[in-house]
Order: sequence, then C-alpha cells, then structure tokens
Amino acid sequence: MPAATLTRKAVASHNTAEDLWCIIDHKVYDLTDFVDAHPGGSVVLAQVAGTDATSAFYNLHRQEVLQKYSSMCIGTLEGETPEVIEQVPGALSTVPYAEPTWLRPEFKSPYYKESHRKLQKAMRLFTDKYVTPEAQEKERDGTYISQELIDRMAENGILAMRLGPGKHLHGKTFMGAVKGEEFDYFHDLVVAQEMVRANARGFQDGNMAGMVISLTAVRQWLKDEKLRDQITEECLSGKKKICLAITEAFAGSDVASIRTTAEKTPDGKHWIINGTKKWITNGVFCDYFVTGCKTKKGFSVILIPRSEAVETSPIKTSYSAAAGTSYIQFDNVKVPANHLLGEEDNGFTVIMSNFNHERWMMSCANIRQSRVVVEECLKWANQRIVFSKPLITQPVIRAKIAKMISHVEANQAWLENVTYQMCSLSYAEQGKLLGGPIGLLKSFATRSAHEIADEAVNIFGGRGLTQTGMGRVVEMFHRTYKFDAILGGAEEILADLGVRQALKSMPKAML
Ligand code: HEM
Repeated sequence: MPAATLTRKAVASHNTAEDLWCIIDHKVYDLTDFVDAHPGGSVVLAQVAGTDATSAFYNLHRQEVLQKYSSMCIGTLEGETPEVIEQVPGALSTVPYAEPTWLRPEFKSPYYKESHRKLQKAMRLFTDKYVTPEAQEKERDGTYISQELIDRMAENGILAMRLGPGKHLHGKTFMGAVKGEEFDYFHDLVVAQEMVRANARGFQDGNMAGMVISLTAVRQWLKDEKLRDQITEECLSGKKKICLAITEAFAGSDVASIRTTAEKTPDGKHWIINGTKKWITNGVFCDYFVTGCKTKKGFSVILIPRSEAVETSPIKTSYSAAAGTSYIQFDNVKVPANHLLGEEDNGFTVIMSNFNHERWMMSCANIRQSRVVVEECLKWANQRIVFSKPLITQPVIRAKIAKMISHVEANQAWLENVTYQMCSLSYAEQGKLLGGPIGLLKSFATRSAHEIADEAVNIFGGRGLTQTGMGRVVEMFHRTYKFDAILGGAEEILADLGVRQALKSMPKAML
C-alpha cells in the first residue's frame, strides 16, 4: 500500500480530466493517465473527478480490477482504513456458502482428516498461483495448455493424483500433505474441486482431462505390464498426452452403434483400425488414443499411438478451443496386438468400469463450479444498487439465491456420501453398486446447474451475458454447464441407468 497520507480536501482539488484523482475504498487513485484508456470511457471518470467514487465503482467493477491497477493508487486517506477484503492467493472465501461446510471454520465434517485439509490448502494456492492465470488467458485465446504448467503439475504429482487412488501413487508424498498409500477418494475430490475454481470450462478440459479419463483404463486393463508402465510414466511425467476416443458421429451414448473397426492381421500379431471419432477432448494434441472399436464378435478397446495414419482436426464448440476437441480419422492404422485393453470383444466391461470415476469427477467439478456461481450471485446482489437499494433487499432475488444454495448444498452432501461409499467398497463392488447412484448424482447435478445458471443470469441481467467484467463467471457457466450434462453420458441416459440398476435389486415378490 502506498505510504502517502492524503486528505479528502486535497483530493477534491484534482477534479478535471487533465488532473483526475478519486477515492475508492478510502484509498486515493490518480487516474489522469488512465482516463483515455478506461474501458468504461472518460466521461464517467470526469463525472467523479475529485470525489469518493467507492459506491459507483463497486456498482460496476469486480474487486480484482483494483488489484490489477494497484499502481495507480497514490495514497490512503488520513485516519481511514480500507474496508474491502482483498483476495489473497490460497485464502478461503468469507462469503457464506462460498466454501463447502467442511471448509467453514464454524462447522464440522466426519469425512475429512488432517491430510485432506493440508492438501486443500496446497491445491488452493497452486490453483490460484499457477492454474487460474493461465486458464483465463488460454480460455480467451483458445490456445492449448503450456508445457510449463504440465511440467509443474507433473513435478508436484498433481497429474498422478488426478487418476485417483492406486498403486501409481505408492512410495511418494504429495504436496507435503498425503502419502500415496493413504490417498483416498476424498483427496481425489479435493484436487478436483480446487482445480475447477480456475473457472475456465474449456481450459479445464484442455488441462489433461483426456488423460484423467483414459490413463485410468490403461492402468486397469492393459495386460502388458511393461507397456502399461511405460505409458503411465510418459503421461504422468507430462512428456506424452493421452485421450479417450469412444464417441462417433454415428454413436454418442449409444456405444454399441460405433463403426470404427479393428481387425486382426492373419498372423494375429497386429490390429488394423479404420474409422472416425468425434468430440474427442484433447485429441488435437494427444500422442495416444484409447479407442473403442468394433471387433469380430463385439466391442473392444485398443490403445493407438499417433502415427501418419491418424489424422486429428479441431472441432469448434461453444466452449474454448483450449479443450482441444477433435475429429479423428484412423486410416488403416496398424497397432501391435498387445495394445488391447481387457478381453477381446468384451470392451464394455473396460468402458463401464472406467465411467464411474469419470462421472464422479465431473460431478465434483460441476457441483463446485455451481458453488462459485452462488458466491458470485451473493456478492453481486449485496453490492449492486438498484432502485436506490442493494439488489439483495428484493425478496425475489433472495428466493432465487435460496434455491441455488439448496441445490449446491444438497448435491455436495450427496457427493460426499457417494465418495464415502467409494472409499469403503472394493473396485469390483463399486462397479456393481455405484454405477447407478453416480449416474443419478451426475444427472441431478447438471439439472441443478441448469436451474442455477438460469437464475444467475436473471440476477446479473445483461452482465450475465457479457464475457468480461462483473458477470464473466456467470456468463461462462451459463454457456458451458451443458458440457457436463452431455459428456461422459447424457443426463437422461444416466438417470435411466440409475433406475435400471435399482430394479436389478428389486425384491422378486409383490410388495
Ligand atoms: C481505479 C479506477 C478504475 C479502474 C481501474 C477501472 C477499470 C475498468 C475496467 C478494467 C473496466 C472493464 C470492465 C471490467 O473489467 O470490470 C471498466 C469498465 C467500466 N468502468 Fe471503470 N474503472 C475505474 C473507475 C471507474 C469509476 C469511478 C467509474 C464510474 C463512476 C467507472 C465506470 C465504468 C463503466 C461505466 C464501465 C463499463 C462497465 C460495464 O459495461 O458494465 N470506472 N472500468
């Protein structure tokens, strides 16, 4: 903070466009050189020259604007202290409901231990310092994640943690918080829910989401141990990138209808793969493709390395090109036979078991992102003056926020319950018992997101449709929440899966 102490009287004398000071939150800003560069124009600044513009400022800007332009601050008012809370990297939000219950000092939770809390602190700082700045930049310009950030995540073991608990974590300690052997699904949840706070939906998928949903399958199902360890090492060290290639123009959730074929060569030593894939996240920049193929008597999953016979091209979607969403052509690709995951013609087992973690991860992220929107709405409604009163004084606004909070809190509680079951059940039991509940959870979380996005835009008005400034979080959420409702299994399919799975354990007798 600048050392100069100034008086309101002194500020009042700098009241022209050529010599323009104003007060914001008890601090004095010299805006003389900024007048012509101000995105809101020079006229509005001339109107507040020499005055206290605090309420005018907060009616239109996010607090972070002041942090970005802090060099224009020339002093503090005599005998006055700033009231606005500055955002510090790594800190928890003090806005009610902005953090899940377990992170609010006044509440308790049975699920989280010391290592979860330590990991949360480290992940929050890492996200604030390294992920968010790059995420915001890439989301805007649509370029792909930097190797620098990938390397940093690899060095800190973040890429490895994102695969979830397992042997790949053993023998190491992560972020000074948790031993690999102790890493459980609540640690996994912490990593997912902290990273999503970077609030850049396209970049979030561009940030190795393909690896999270495909390397898990390689680890679980690739039989050739040497090859499996090689791929794991290459991807977790950030040297190579991998994605999941299942959907096609011919088949989305209807995996059985895919047309990409894999045929064995007569000597049985190779697969020859032909076909196309569509909507493949990260495909544009990946080195390996975990690919669903039609085989003689069914469906199989095969690991395909990039070669000249693999062609990827970007697909433009409504979120940022930073996701690397691609269309892929396999034109007589030749792959060694040991690249098969699981059993030939039994690829559904591979895909289905892998889906649980993917859908659960998506629920973690979507529910946390919904909470960020609740925080934004609370902040905005509290700060925005409409008809001479803060927006929050309107009962209709409070009713909208009540609905949003209820959705988020209910979903987080359900998520934690499911996560607890994941920690308590074996991998095989999870496959049998949790496919339905996780399907229902993801499906309901995205229905909630639909409601939350809708209400949030109405609270923000035009700003909820504007990509810069106060409404940017809400605009992003409203434009992109549908990705979670479609990717990893469409909402309706997952809801139906939940009920069909429940029916399997229905008592046979009439009740
Ligand atoms: C330190 C002082 C200021 C800085 C650094 C600043 C910076 C900015 C920036 C970066 C924007 C773009 C939108 C955003 O990112 O939020 C903006 C927009 C705007 N600013 Fe300022 N501003 C300052 C003071 C003021 C004051 C005192 C007023 C009014 C009295 C004002 C009125 C506006 C208006 C009307 C817009 C357009 C907002 C919109 O479209 O919603 N600004 N300003």
